[in-house]
Amino acid sequence: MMDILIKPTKLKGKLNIPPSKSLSHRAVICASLCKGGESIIKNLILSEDIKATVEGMKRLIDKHIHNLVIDCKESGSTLRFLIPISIVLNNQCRFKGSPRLFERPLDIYFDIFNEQNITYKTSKDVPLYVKGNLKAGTYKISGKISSQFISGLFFALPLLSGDSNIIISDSLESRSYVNMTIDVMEKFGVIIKQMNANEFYIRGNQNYISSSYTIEADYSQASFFLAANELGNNIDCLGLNDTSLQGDKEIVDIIKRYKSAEREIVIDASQIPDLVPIISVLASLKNGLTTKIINAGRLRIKESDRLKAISTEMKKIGADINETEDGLIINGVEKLSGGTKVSSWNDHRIAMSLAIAATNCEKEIILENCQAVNKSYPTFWDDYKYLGGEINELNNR
Ligand SMILES: O=C(O)C1=C[C@@H](OP(=O)(O)O)[C@@H](O)[C@H](O)C1
Ligand SMILES: C=C(OP(=O)(O)O)C(=O)O
Repeated sequence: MMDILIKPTKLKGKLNIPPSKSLSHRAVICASLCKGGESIIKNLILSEDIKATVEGMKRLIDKHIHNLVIDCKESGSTLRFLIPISIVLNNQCRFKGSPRLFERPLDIYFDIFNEQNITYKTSKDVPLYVKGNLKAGTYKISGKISSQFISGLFFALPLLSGDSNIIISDSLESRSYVNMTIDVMEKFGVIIKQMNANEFYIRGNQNYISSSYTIEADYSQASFFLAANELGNNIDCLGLNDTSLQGDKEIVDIIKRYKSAEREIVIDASQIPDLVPIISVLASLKNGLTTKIINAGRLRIKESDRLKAISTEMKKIGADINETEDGLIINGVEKLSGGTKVSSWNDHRIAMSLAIAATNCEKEIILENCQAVNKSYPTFWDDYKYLGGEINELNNR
């Protein structure tokens, strides 16, 4: 575990925004599921999460492995995408990963397993063991816990011989991630048909067809630098696709809203959960403006409880920020004090948000567990230094 001291310096320069983590997971999965032919994926981000998906898919399609164990490390996407695929391809699989990963909900799958007589066990030694056959049919599931369950079923159901329907029983949060799944699958020849806002039709017996796919730049990562610009930094973010399906593209509009907001701004986070930590930093420095972040309950079930993490750490450096049950209320202040130790809570998005906050602190901060960025953006600190950020490494614990 590594701690760093970050001096308050402004960032400036051109930056190639790294490739999208979400699209990287999807392209690796689709390419691995092709029966023949070679796929070429260009611009993959080899972060810890994507390495977990690459390793996991390699093992899943390797017919010589008998006692299949997949290590998902800290990646919710890897676990939730590979569970349904594993029972379709392999009939049984053990999953392991960080303790936090198995605190994050899997109930949607457990309900399906109970209904379909699929065996599953969870224990400390083997966090998850699954055995059985996934059946084609109608799936009624909540869209409020994580869209990753829907994406996971999308990858697996077209491989079954029967047709399936997925009906969202309430509302679908993080919808753009579902749209990204459909889009990448289509590039690999597999069609998910959207019947209406809450219903999807998945024909069985489909084949993934090898393809060439280039991962576009990641709006979730760009959001740190775009918000930084609004706080007096000057970073030229290169490579972003303005017709992207990534929901976090909304950061551009949110920043526009801040430019014209007067007293209060309300941000509904249900479709853009990953933007909340950095929006909190931006909001904290909008003096005289109150930001209410609503519908952000699912932030409590990410790599950390992000509502608690960001409010605790931003308070330490002088922000006026408070948690509600499913959101945050932030009163902008003129300056952040800094001059203290803060923690990433081992969460990449908290670490990167605090790094941007540091550019606006009066005094330096010490960030604990800065290596959390490796989950999605292994070169974050190199890029930060390249842009003029001043960092001293303190220790390796
Ligand atoms: O499918 C994906 O790639 C993701 C979906 C989102 O999760 P939820 O659907 O759980 O909100 C998002 O927060 C996560 O970082 C990546
Ligand atoms: C929540 C995230 O990822 P995952 O759910 O894949 O762990 C994230 O990257 O912010």
